[in-house]
This record gives sequence, structure tokens and C-alpha cells, in this order.
Amino acid sequence: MDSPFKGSNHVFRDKEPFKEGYTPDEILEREEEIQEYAAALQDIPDGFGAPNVFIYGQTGVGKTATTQKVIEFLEAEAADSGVALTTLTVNCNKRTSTYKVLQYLANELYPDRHFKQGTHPDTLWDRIYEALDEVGGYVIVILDEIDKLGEDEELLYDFPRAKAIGELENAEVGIVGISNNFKFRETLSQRVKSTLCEKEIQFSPYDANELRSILSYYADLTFRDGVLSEDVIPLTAALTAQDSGDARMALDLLETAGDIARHEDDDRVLEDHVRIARSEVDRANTRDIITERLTSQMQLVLMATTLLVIDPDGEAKVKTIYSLYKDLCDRVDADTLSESRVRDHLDTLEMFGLLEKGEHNLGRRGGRSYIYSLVDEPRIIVETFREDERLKQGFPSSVDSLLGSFEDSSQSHVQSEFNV
Ligand SMILES: Nc1ncnc2c1ncn2[C@@H]1O[C@H](COP(=O)(O)OP(=O)(O)OP(=O)(O)O)[C@@H](O)[C@H]1O
Repeated sequence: MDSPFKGSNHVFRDKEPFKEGYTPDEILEREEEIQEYAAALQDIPDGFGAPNVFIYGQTGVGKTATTQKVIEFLEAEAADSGVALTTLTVNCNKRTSTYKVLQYLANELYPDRHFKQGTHPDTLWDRIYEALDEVGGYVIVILDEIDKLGEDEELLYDFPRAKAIGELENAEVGIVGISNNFKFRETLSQRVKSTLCEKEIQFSPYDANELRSILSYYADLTFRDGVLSEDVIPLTAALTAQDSGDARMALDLLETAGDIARHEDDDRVLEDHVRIARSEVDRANTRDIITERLTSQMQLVLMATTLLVIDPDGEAKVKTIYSLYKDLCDRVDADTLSESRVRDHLDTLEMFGLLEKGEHNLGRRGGRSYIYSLVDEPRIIVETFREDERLKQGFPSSVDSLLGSFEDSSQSHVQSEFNV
């Protein structure tokens, strides 16, 4: 058998910059935010104190990358001004309580020791304060994904006050909290909110021009010269800007388009590769949401809605969804929730971007009702559920023919609309 691997790569020169955790040398299109960020932290190099800053914005809008860059500048500036500064970064996605963050910080500050799970929290606080007092000066604790701490506010309350209440003598702590959860700020108690949100900086989603410039920067690092056709970056940027304005998603799309070209032995990456990549990325995202983020009850509600959408005689209204949902629960042997809980689940599915709700006028009878439709192709959803041994038993035997007819009729609607 000949080797199944492709020969030398004519498409990519390097893939490192596409990896999670890669730190770009340059941050593009965030000049204003960087200025604001620097102004918020200026008290440190000026020697006036360690402020608290709250950074928020949707996922993939450069909060972490910009923070790393600003901290680099801050460290250099502090060194030039002879100000002692220690920065500690904690990702709260993996450490979701005050205790876990403290344990992590203690281990960072004492690399030769190991503070085990179960060490008394007072011991951790004492050791951390001791270490910080010994280094002295300003300490910035960066809490990325701070919302993962949930309602556990102890850390956010105690750290910034440590000097004022005498826990620290020679050091002063400021917190930089980063979050993509807009509701988090509102869930904070007033006492924490007024401290942590002393200074706030919002990062908005990138528009198509900004994404073009970010993508071009990464394309120069990752693709071989002349491989990308002219329209690839503008198209990738436009598709992502319409959707989310998320740079991570745009980079993922660009990399996937390159992978497809490579796989097909094409020498150039073309617009078509981006379009195929887009449907692959969408597929993967939808699958991830369904399998990783939905509860089994939400999955059943989505399944009922999908079956009604592909059934030419079905209408995806709450009442009919609920009635089909109950049948599905019977089939797969799951508990049945009340109609109002199912309504809540429909809202959640909408929030995840899986469903859309359109108003439907009930005509002379008056009133309105909502009809649900799917954001993605039903086939993606059906195929995802088919991978689940239990859920696949919920499908009626006619599901494939329903799906086939649904796709044929959507195709013929499009054709008649475009007159082809
Ligand atoms: N302005 C930018 N210039 C260069 N690279 C960027 C820029 N914005 C984002 N990126 C890159 O896009 C990816 C996502 O950015 P980043 O992790 O900073 O987003 P985030 O807002 O912190 O997202 P999340 O909330 O999901 O953590 C990273 O690879 C980052 O390097």
C-alpha cells in the first residue's frame, strides 16, 4: 500500500500561531482599548497604588491577548521606574473557587513546596500574604474567566482590601478580572462590584475590516507566499463578522480552509474552500453545543422541534413541540417535564443559537403564537443525535425519508426563488 500521507506541504509554512495559547507579537485593531487599559493601570508605574480593573466582552475579541500585551508593557514600565511589581495570572476556568485559586497561587509563589488539596484555607492565605510581603510593592492578580468563580466572592473582596486591613504591610494587591459573561457583573454584591468594577473596559466584537487585518497578520505567519487567493481573507472576515466578530472563530475558519485545500492537493486556497470550511466549522460547533452543553431534557426538546420542522404536516409551536416531546420521553424512557419547563428549554436553545422563533399571526381568531425553526441544517442535528445510543431510539422509522423530502423541498424553493 502507498503511504496515505500527503507529501511536502505547499499550503502552510507554520501552524503554531493557530494554536490555543499562542501569544501574537502584535495586537492589532485594539489601539483604543490598549490606551484605556494603560490609563487604568497608570497608577502602578506612577507609584500611586494597585487599581482594580474589569475587562469584559464576548468570546474571542482579544481580551486575553490584549491583557498579556498590556501587562508586558506595564512590567517594563514598572522596571524603568524602579517600582516593584509582581503579576500572577490564574485561569478560573480550571479553578472555580476561592480555595482552588488560593491553592494555585500558593504553589506558584512557593515553587519548591506543594500545597495539597485539603491544606487549611487560613494556611494558604497566611503563606500567600507572607510571600507577597516579602517581595513587596504592587501585585496584580489577573483572574481570567473570573465569572467561573460564580457566587464565591471571598477572594474578590479580601484581596484588594488586604493592605487596608493590615493583612499585608509591604505589598498592595490589585485585581484584573476578565469575563465574557455580561450577566456576571450584575450578580456581584454591591460591595464587590464597587471595588472590582472601579475601572471597566469593554471589548466589542470585531467588524469585517478589523478581522481582515488580524487575519492578514496571521496569514503571513502561517501560509506560504501566494497560496491564498485574493478573496479568501475578505470572505473569511465577512462571514465571521456577520456571525460573531470572534477572532478565534475567524482564525479557525481560515485554518480549516487551508486544511481542506491541502487535503484536496490544491496548490491554492480558494473562496470555495472557505465556504466548505464554514459548513464544517458550523457542523462541529453545533455538535459540540448539543453534546457538551445541553442537558438530556434540552436534547429531547431540540429533537422534538427538529422532527416537527422536517415534517411537512408538522408545525413547531410550543403545544405541538410539548406533545411530541412527551412521546419522545416515553420512547427513550426519560422523565417528562412540565410545559413551562419545556418553554424555558426552548429559550435556552434559542440562546445557544440552535433555534429561532418567528411570530405567527393567528388571523381572525386574533392573538399570536410562535413558530420555531432551526438555525442549522436539520441533518447535522439528526446525525448528532444518532450517535447517542439512547436518543436514537426516539427517532421514528420515517426520519430519513422526512429529512430527504425536507432537503429536496428546500432546494426547490431556492431554485424557484432564483429562477434556476
Ligand atoms: N487584536 C488581535 N490581534 C492579534 N491577535 C488577536 C487579536 N484578537 C484576538 N487575537 C487572537 O485570537 C484568539 C482569541 O483571542 P483571545 O483569547 O484574546 O480572546 P478572548 O476575548 O480572551 O476570548 P475568551 O473570552 O474566549 O477567552 C487568540 O489566538 C488571539 O491571539
